[in-house]
Amino acid sequence: MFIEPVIGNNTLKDKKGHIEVICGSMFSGKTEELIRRLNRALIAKQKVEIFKPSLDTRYHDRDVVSHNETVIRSTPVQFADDIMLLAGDCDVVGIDEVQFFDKQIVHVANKLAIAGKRVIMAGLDMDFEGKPFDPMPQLLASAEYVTKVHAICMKCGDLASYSYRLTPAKEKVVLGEKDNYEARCRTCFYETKS
Ligand SMILES: Nc1ncnc2c1ncn2[C@@H]1O[C@H](COP(=O)(O)OP(=O)(O)O)[C@@H](O)[C@H]1O
Ligand SMILES: Cc1cn([C@H]2C[C@H](O)[C@@H](COP(=O)(O)O)O2)c(=O)[nH]c1=O
Ligand SMILES: [Zn+2]
Repeated sequence: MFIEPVIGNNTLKDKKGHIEVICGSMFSGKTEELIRRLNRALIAKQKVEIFKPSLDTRYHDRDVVSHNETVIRSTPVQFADDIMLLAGDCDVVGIDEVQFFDKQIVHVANKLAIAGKRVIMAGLDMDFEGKPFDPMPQLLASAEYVTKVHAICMKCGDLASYSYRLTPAKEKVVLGEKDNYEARCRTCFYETKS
């Protein structure tokens, strides 16, 4: 379990920012964990702004929604730089589906952290081919705190770190959920792939 390094008003006076990244496969609980951390910041009466890429209209065009239907209100934005403009004087910035942002997101996350904000991002570390999902490697390298969460393999019940695409589509970005993807462990992912 991740223990928040900064919570409560005392530490806010310091205005020392940092970056947290929550990564893993689809269905691993990234969004649930993001929502959990953001809700705790809200309970601590911190100012929280939440963003997601506007292309992610899968469950809701505005809110961040987990596969388990936990929900938190967010602002959909097209470009990473939009976050910089909209974050204002908040204490905490939450970003879901961060793998869909342009590479400027790395600069934006760092600038927000340097400005004293706690930046919490959730995203896929690998695509459907098991390749790193840019810009996640760069964000992981910049983060002070990295949490990798795991789903359950739909083939064998082991821990899963891969997102297996069930359709023949070859484009990198194909939105979907259980209709298009299932979580798999390394063995089951490569067994069917080759
Ligand atoms: N194969 C799976 N392994 C684990 N959880 C799953 C799986 N399939 C569906 N779920 C559901 O997905 C929820 C996690 O959803 P979510 O936080 O949206 O994941 P992510 O953002 O990583 O895709 C779990 O609490 C569980 O209810
Ligand atoms: C592996 C992979 C996934 N996607 C899409 C599918 C979903 O819409 C999101 C991931 O959502 P989750 O909250 O992590 O379940 O990404 C994609 O476009 N390309 C891929 O390779
Ligand atoms: Zn497996």
